[in-house]
Amino acid sequence: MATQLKNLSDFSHTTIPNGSAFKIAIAVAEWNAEITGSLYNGALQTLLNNGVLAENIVSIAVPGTFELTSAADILLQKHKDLDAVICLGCVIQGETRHFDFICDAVAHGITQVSVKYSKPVIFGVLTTNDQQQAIDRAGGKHGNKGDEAAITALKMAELVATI
Ligand SMILES: Nc1c(NC[C@H](O)[C@H](O)[C@H](O)CO)[nH]c(=O)[nH]c1=O
Ligand SMILES: CC(=O)[C@@H](O)COP(=O)(O)O
Repeated sequence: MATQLKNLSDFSHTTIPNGSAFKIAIAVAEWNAEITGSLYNGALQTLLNNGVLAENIVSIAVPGTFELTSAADILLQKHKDLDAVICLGCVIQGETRHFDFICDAVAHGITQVSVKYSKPVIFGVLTTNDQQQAIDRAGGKHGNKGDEAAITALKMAELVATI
């Protein structure tokens, strides 16, 4: 379903797991900081609102979305008790194919890290054609992908804990 047909922050219709037992990391890219800052705030507040303790949230910032893969690997290597890692970034199409390489690299990269550690690594990266599409998905008319990423992390953490 396209984002235009759903609100990224609308999860009232589903059961959101209580996160009081979980330890979750958030890695956020500094590129497009006004956007990624909104994604981070959305993810952080959603985790707190659903029971995750502040002391159980590990946050790190990296220069860009491309570095999110290594951030996730480092976090899971150093913190063996993490239940999930949320990766937040915003990649906006420029004049060249750099956009394609970054988006492909981080999508494949964090997937490989998730499999390597058997831990959920959540793709909270906006990959937009322009700034307005990013604004719309970082607390604008289409909600906040940071909220969506946090809910996904909670659901996956519970899945791993209960299967
Ligand atoms: N253009 C964007 C970038 N570019 C930087 C890369 O992510 C990376 O930091 C650099 O290639 C050095 O390894 N990053 C974003 O997050 N968003 C962009 O729009
Ligand atoms: C996604 C990018 O790296 C991009 O914003 C850089 O812009 P350009 O492709 O015009 O160099």
